[in-house]
Amino acid sequence: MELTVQDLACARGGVPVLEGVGFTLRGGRALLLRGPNGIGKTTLLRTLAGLQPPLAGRISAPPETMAYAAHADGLKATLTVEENLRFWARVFGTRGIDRALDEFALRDLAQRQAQNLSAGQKRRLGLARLLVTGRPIWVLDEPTVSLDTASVALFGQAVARHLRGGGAALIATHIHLGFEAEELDVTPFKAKPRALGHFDEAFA
Ligand SMILES: Nc1ncnc2c1ncn2[C@@H]1O[C@H](COP(=O)(O)OP(=O)(O)OP(=O)(O)O)[C@@H](O)[C@H]1O
Repeated sequence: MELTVQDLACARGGVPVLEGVGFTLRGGRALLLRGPNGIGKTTLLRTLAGLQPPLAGRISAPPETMAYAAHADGLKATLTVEENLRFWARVFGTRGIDRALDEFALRDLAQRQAQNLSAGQKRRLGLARLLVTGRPIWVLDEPTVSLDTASVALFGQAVARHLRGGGAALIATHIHLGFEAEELDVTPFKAKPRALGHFDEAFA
């Protein structure tokens, strides 16, 4: 398993935000995306996950190899925690939700409807979904939002286990997650402003 990104350019709302992005992510490794608010980390992750087309460049791994977790948890509000996980297991064609329940401390909440979870519990359930996807590359956008210190630690341990199993993780985050990871600051890849349109000498 390897994700190689070459000379990638991506846009948001039709405006180029990043260009010339390149990196390699191998199985067993994590790469943390860094950079200031608005630089384009979400846009890059969305592009890699196949939610929007790149403007240019090459992504070696198809979206089907990636499990994407964004700011929205995508929970089914009226299904219980257990039903949500079983639903996703069916969607991704995998079996078993025990690891997901255990690794994200969701056993005691298994019969509670998602709509009745706290913000941090909802986030834990959204992240637990990663385990039932069975996909090797986790693409995560600010995964620790709403998580308390203990839950951040649970999440860090889940990622570390995923890496030890040969998986990979690409994570946009501003915090330290407690496992060894490389970092990529995307600031140098900020797209240059487009040249102004043809200068009309009539206004000179
Ligand atoms: N729907 C949209 N239409 C137009 N521009 C957008 C849209 N969504 C985001 N943008 C802009 O695209 C740029 C990149 O946004 P993006 O969300 O990728 O940044 P980010 O690095 O993830 O930021 P943050 O750290 O705040 O999450 C920003 O300037 C943002 O204002």
